[in-house]
Amino acid sequence: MVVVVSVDEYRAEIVSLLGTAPPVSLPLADCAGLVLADDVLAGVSLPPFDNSAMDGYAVRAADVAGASAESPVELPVGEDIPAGRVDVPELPPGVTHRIMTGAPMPPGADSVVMVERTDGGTEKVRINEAPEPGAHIRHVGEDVQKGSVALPKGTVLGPAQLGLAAAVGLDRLIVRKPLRVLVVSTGTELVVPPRPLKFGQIYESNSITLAAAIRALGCEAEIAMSIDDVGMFRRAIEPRLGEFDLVVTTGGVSAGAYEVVKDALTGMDVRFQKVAIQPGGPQGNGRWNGIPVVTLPGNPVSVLVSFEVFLRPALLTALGHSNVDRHRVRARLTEGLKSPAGRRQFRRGYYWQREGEVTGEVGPRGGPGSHLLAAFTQANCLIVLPESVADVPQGAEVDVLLF
Ligand SMILES: Nc1nc2c(c(=O)[nH]1)N[C@H]1C(S)=C(S)[C@@H](COP(=O)(O)OP(=O)(O)OC[C@H]3O[C@@H](n4cnc5c(N)ncnc54)[C@H](O)[C@@H]3O)O[C@H]1N2
Ligand code: MOO
Repeated sequence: MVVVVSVDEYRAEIVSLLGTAPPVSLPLADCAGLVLADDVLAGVSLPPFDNSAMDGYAVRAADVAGASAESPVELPVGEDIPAGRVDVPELPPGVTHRIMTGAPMPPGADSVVMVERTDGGTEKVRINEAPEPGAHIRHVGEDVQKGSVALPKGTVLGPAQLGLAAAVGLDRLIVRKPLRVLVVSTGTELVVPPRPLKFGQIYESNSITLAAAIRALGCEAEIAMSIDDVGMFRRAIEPRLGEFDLVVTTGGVSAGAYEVVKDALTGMDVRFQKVAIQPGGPQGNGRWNGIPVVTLPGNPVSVLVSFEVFLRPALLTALGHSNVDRHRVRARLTEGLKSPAGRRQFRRGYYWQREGEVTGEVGPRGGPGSHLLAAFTQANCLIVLPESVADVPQGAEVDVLLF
């Protein structure tokens, strides 16, 4: 008798199979989307020195205390301090230095007057406004203190985080290593575009789908193909196993006479089982010569749903993410749906929220068939119909996983 494993149990199995990737040092440019495996300590303060927030004039506020448009105060301009000047001269009393945004404040100065509040003079300058003491100064360490944790371990590296790493002086980061994944499409009927199709053949699409989904998480994906021949499948993949952290196959796992993946891997450390999910029921996973392997069913929508439900959370966990789930919301069904009792059905849907309403609405895109790839392209979510229901009426509230 075939044992049917629940969606949650099977997901936990795949998460545990992939484990956690080891730490690796990568150049900043290769870290986008990855997760810090260690705290990042600031090697410098930010700002590293007191500097001007405006183009203008560095002054002692007391020297221009009475300045106004009606009675400007005139001061001699001592020095010019552009950004990047490293030998910053002191500001004597009764003098101003012209200063640019980002330039170091001269010792003695306590405020900056914007150039717009002056006549812009270069020898002497007329100042039309009395600055608040401290005006337009950005203070050392205001943003980050030298030696403090600028980015904690577990941070997901987006544009702001990568920018901060560079700003505190780093060119590399210790991140969870992106997995190298081999995607293997199996099927004698498959033809790679744009070669012409004969009757009975179809264009291969699963590898494109999976490689895109895997790369979008920050992992590396390579593609291989095999016809439904056990010997050829083994010869194509086995010698390359050492190059990868994970092999994902599609097709050849159900109940037919030519199930290449099942036939090639049965007897190894790989288990084939039925999961209480629709689509994506026939699944397998384990290790092939020690390398984790996940075998997905061949139907294109089964591939995408299996990726969403099992592989995506497992890959994100391996990469060190703590938030591995899609955002889940409640929505009212715009039409009734049927679902196989005892299995969790994931239907492709389109979710939207009317202005001012708390609960959104969701309508299916396409039927339950796992070959309906075009309908998937119109979806922005998966509708989750639990194992306990067979009929969900129009207007019922359901869980929706937003892409
Ligand atoms: N007697 C039974 N038959 C089937 C069962 C079952 O339980 N008993 N399960 C069905 C379900 S559910 C699924 S899902 C499929 C899974 O079958 P396989 O994993 O063996 O996949 P294939 O038969 O190789 O392919 C299924 C389908 O997908 C097309 N395909 C495969 N690979 C690709 C690709 N790379 N690009 C595009 N399309 C692909 C293939 O041509 C088939 O049409 O089994 C059911 N049958
Ligand atoms: O599970 Mo199959 O994936 O329903 O089409």
